[in-house]
Amino acid sequence: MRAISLVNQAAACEVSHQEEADLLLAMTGIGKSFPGVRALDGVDLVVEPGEVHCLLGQNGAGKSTLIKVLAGAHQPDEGEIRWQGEPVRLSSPVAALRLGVATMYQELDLVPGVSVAENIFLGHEPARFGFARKAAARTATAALMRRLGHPEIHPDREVGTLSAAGQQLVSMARALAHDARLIVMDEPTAALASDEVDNLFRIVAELTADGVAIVYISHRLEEIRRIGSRVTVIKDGRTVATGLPADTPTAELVDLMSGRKVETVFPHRDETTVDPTTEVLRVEGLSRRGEFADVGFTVHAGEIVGIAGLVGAGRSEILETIAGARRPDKGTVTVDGKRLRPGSVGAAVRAGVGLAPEERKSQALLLDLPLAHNVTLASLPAYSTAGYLDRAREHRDAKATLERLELRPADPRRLVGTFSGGNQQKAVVARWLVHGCRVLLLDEPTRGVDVGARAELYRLIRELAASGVAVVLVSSEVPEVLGLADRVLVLREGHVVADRPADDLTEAAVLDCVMEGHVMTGSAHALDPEEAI
Ligand SMILES: Nc1ncnc2c1ncn2[C@@H]1O[C@H](COP(=O)(O)OP(=O)(O)OP(=O)(O)O)[C@@H](O)[C@H]1O
Repeated sequence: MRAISLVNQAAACEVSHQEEADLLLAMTGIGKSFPGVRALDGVDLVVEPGEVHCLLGQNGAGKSTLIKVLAGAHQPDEGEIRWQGEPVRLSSPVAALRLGVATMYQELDLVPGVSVAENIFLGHEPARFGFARKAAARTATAALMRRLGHPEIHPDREVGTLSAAGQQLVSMARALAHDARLIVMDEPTAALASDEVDNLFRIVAELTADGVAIVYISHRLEEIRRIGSRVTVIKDGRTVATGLPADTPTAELVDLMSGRKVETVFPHRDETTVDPTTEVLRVEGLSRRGEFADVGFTVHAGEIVGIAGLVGAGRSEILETIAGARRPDKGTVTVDGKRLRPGSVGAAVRAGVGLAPEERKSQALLLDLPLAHNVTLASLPAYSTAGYLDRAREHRDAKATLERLELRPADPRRLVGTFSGGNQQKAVVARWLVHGCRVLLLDEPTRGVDVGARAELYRLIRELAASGVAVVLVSSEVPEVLGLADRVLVLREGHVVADRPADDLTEAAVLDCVMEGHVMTGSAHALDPEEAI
């Protein structure tokens, strides 16, 4: 393994010709600008065969832009790319794929409306694999799905009907079908349940054993520790450290990414913030056929209730029903003693219910509008006097919250669609932090958010609760639920199978309960806050 080199970009690139030939990929001094933004400002990345090379960086650091250059989707303004020692130009995604670089994007780039097999072989010549006909592509697809541990995914199935995990497998099958030597994975586990993550990591281990290299982007450090070989840290479009071991302490990584220290990840749970005499939200007997049944719980002022469970267990559907976006078959939602009209978003909003949804692009953000409008969208009446919007105040309030969340650049006039994925997520959450809700429903609020900003987001959520708001948090990350919530509900196949104080649960107990329905408690959850990001 190459010696660790920190910061010294020039030195990092001084590799001898022999070493260069051993490398799979060497990107040197890559620069890329968009109107008004220098997204990459001299990035270096060196990848060896058979390694899992992790890319770390704050939201907006340039990771996605870099991999789009590598995937042939963006042309760099400057810099050099060498593949097995030879200079190459990745002029298009097809050119990159032909060379052996396959990319699995955050927002998967499959073609909806066509079959799994067509997506895998679309636009590429099946004859390359010795198959001339569709039937052969189907047979090859079935074999790939068996190799990926999912023989039930039929080659003829319309790709849009698959779950996020299923679509990701198709994307992976496409990489394998083209004999990729390097597979780029951009936050591949963001939409996966824990058993699906295990399957992904099994496949990664098999691929790397065959000499395939993986460039892996994730904000979940525990994953990087589990499968990573080396780490490159990018900050403001530059490589600040490369060749770090995957077990580099969290504090050191956060320091490199953000230039500041993060002492504790989760704010201390101060029990005095929960007011047991003030019940804000009461959910009783809430049911929707095929989604969830007889769900009941209460949330007091100042309390954070976490909901854990597998993807598909009905968590998001429950939040949407509380927010009036879905009509329950049975059951009631009561806020501050007033029963809400079922299936009415207006009634829920008037009662002070805010929902920060999971799907930021389709459900939450207006991508063609400026950031400030998106952030203050739910609070427009508060910024209007006699029909006029007080833009100065709107900008000021939006900017203050965005700066706390380290949303970059914190320019309220920029269109939301031009921000990085993690920064868009922060904008969704910022909207509800600015709004001033009575009940805040957060669905996967930290998906794609970088480690440093997560700690700040947790503090903001805790502060909000301390001001008397009732918070419900849905998260696939059990450490997050245990670290932030006061009480935890575990949902399994649409039923609440446990409702316990977070301090009584361990991560293993929650996972066991999620998978098997067994309720186990532990004396105190023995989470190492260092690892629990
Ligand atoms: N098409 C575009 N037009 C304008 N600006 C862009 C475009 N794509 C990216 N940017 C900007 O380039 C910078 C780098 O963004 P990028 O998406 O590469 O960040 P990232 O490190 O992948 O972040 P995240 O962790 O949030 O996914 C950001 O400031 C972003 O707003």
